[in-house]
Amino acid sequence: MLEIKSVTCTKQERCLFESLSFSLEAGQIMQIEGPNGAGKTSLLRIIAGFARPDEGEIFFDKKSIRQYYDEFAAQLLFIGHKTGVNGQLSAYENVCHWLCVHGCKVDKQAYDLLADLGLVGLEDVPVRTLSAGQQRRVALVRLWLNNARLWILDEPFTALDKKGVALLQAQFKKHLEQGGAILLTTHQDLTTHFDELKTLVLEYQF
Ligand SMILES: Nc1ncnc2c1ncn2[C@@H]1O[C@H](COP(=O)(O)OP(=O)(O)OP(=O)(O)O)[C@@H](O)[C@H]1O
Repeated sequence: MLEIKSVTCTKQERCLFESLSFSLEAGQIMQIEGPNGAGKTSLLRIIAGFARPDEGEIFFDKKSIRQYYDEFAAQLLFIGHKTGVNGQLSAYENVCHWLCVHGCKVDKQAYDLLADLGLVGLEDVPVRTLSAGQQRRVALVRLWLNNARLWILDEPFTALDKKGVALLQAQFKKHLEQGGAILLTTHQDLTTHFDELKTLVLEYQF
């Protein structure tokens, strides 16, 4: 599904990674690990097509994402540190917005989804007034709405409690079983939950 070919990235005259190559197939999950500043977010942003590598190229379904970006973007769900949630709007309004973006009908589904994510009673208050973990849960609703094949997630477990982590892991499994792929950064140990977990460790290059 995804192929990273000889990708190099330099920031502030420091080479973060050089000639990096790997691939990810349908049903696979890959965890990118490494110390703060190693370049994990930079790599995810390059793979998502938000930044250009200094060298190398990314392919999705064997097509260069640079040449076929719209096709790639239609199959990509990216959730970064900045989660894309509008804090002024309520959780319900945010979900309605995403449903509209995905061309879905807005009905009771939005409340059901928020209930599934443990946000009962908090649907109609501005998201900025929720706790960090609750805000993260609102952001992650997109994983329940979207049928993009590739999920790129930058530290999706941040601020989640144990129940939230379990909920998210269950959703990951469902996505993988349905032929999706996941690329993520996390400091969470996922080895016991995903038998086929692929890992990539980025070292801090001085
Ligand atoms: N837009 C930018 N301009 C200049 N330098 C940048 C930019 N983005 C990132 N960097 C630098 O690149 C390096 C890697 O940053 P990056 O955010 O990719 O690391 P990370 O591994 O995700 O770190 P963390 O675990 O702290 O999130 C850092 O030293 C950072 O200062």
